[in-house]
Amino acid sequence: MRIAVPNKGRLHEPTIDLLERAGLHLDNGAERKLYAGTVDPDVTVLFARAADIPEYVRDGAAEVGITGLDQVRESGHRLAELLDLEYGKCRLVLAAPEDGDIESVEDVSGKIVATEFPHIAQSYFERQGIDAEVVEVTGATELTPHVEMADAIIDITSTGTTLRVNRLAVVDEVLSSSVRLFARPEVVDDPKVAQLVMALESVRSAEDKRYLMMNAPREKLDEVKEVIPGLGGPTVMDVAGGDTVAVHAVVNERDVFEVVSDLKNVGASGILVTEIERLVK
Ligand SMILES: Nc1ncnc2c1ncn2[C@@H]1O[C@H](COP(=O)(O)OP(=O)(O)OP(=O)(O)O)[C@@H](O)[C@H]1O
Ligand SMILES: O=P(O)(O)OC[C@H]1O[C@H](OP(=O)(O)OP(=O)(O)O)[C@H](O)[C@@H]1O
Ligand SMILES: [Mg+2]
Repeated sequence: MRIAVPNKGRLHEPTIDLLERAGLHLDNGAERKLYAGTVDPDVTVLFARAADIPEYVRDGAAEVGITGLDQVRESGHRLAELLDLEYGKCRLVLAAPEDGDIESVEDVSGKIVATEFPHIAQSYFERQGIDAEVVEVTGATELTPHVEMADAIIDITSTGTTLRVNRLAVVDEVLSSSVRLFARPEVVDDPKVAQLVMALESVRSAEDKRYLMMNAPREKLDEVKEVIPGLGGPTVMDVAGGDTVAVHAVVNERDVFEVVSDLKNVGASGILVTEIERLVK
């Protein structure tokens, strides 16, 4: 199985990091090269531009790909979405000069809109019944309304800084995007693909969980169990030759702050909180 992943840009590192945490260690790290082997002899990683990844998958150069939903939509290819990996979160928006006369999508009729996403833009205007002229650019889209190349743009925003700096205001949201794992429809039932989905999912599932370990007096066990809002009951182990038990549990990271002091109050001691690398449900 070949996995196409971004070779540079803001999605490169988090994607490599995710594969590593899933246990698919790349050989020779992830230097700028075309492909890398992994600990699994049947899994190879291909490096490609984020925008080209849907094409690689459609053409069969890779079975699965990891890139932004915006790129998959722009490609127009019908690919199966397997997982929302929830990073690279951004919005594709219609934006226009703050002090101009474009305040709604209707105001764009008869106007020029510059974008790196011409297909998404075309179908957005068709859906809205708006007759706008879409002009494709390959970067610095935010500049175009200020040099009379365009009246408005459709571009990516996340913090909003770039729009603000260029005195542009959001008129409408076109697409909400994040990084997805997707595949050619023919390979979705492949066992290797299922193995990858499970591995990536297990990393995501573990991220907001923590593993708690503690000792507790045996007679306090019921109170300890009540305090732990675990995923199922905690694991309880005898500590040799005493009235103490060891208790292990998985809890939501958001609950740790409160749970630890509650545990202490009901008599637990030696409480350890650790991160979990992967959690297979
Ligand atoms: N500001 C942002 N916040 C969050 N995600 C973003 C942001 N900008 C882009 N992305 C996501 O990352 C993807 C790749 O963008 P990036 O800027 O890394 O590459 P690029 O500019 O297309 O790369 P290249 O340099 O190869 O042209 C986008 O398609 C989008 O899904
Ligand atoms: O809302 P913001 O947080 O300001 O992010 C939006 C900017 O991020 C992306 O550019 P990027 O930084 O990837 O630079 P690039 O043009 O080199 O791709 C995108 O093209 C916007 O310009
Ligand atoms: Mg970019």
